[in-house]
Amino acid sequence: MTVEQKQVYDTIMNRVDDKKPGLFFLYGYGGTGKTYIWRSLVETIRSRGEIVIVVASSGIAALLIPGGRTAHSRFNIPIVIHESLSCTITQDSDLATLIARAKLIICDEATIQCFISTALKLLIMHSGTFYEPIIMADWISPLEEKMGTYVLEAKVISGSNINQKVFIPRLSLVPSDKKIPFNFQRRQFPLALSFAMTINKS
Ligand SMILES: Nc1ncnc2c1ncn2[C@@H]1O[C@H](COP(=O)(O)OP(=O)(O)OP(=O)(O)O)[C@@H](O)[C@H]1O
Repeated sequence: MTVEQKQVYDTIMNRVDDKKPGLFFLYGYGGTGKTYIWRSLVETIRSRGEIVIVVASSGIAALLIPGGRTAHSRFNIPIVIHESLSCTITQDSDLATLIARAKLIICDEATIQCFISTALKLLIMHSGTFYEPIIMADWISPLEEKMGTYVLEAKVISGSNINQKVFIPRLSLVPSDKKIPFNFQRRQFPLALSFAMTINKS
């Protein structure tokens, strides 16, 4: 490993060994060895007989790490996105147990959807039992600033308002999904998930 890779590896492994919660974002140019770090972490932790969950936002990216799955498949993330979106993981299911026992969750090539779905939903659903580190690699998101309970602080990353800070409050929203036979209201952030992909290969 390079000095930089070793530093990342040690930081994450120390957190795993200390049994403390943690959320790490790793980003870098294509081909700089991010997946190499994931593979090393996976080998180390699995060689101890412990659980690492590896997901990626696409099937191709998931194939690059042993045992990798798409985030949608692993965490039952619905394909059709609507306001009342939630992963269908019940608290006493095998999947919930697997997640709670995992020492580490790696999300490679993570998009904003991967971040929101994997980190927030799981942390909310399993708060109290789910304390192990989650890694998000190659995070692509306009939410670069702070995430509060009632307001998000974000920075615009493209267009005419680039670099401007914005505050997004929680609003009362009524789901428009026609499959729901009644109307109800939820206070939530008025955000739509979006996708972007950049390819920067040497
Ligand atoms: N420390 C290292 N020693 C030897 N080979 C390495 C090392 N780090 C990375 N590599 C090799 O460099 C190549 C690119 O690394 P890797 O796929 O991990 O990059 P990446 O940052 O994940 O790329 P991408 O952003 O495209 O997913 C791979 O063939 C990998 O095996």
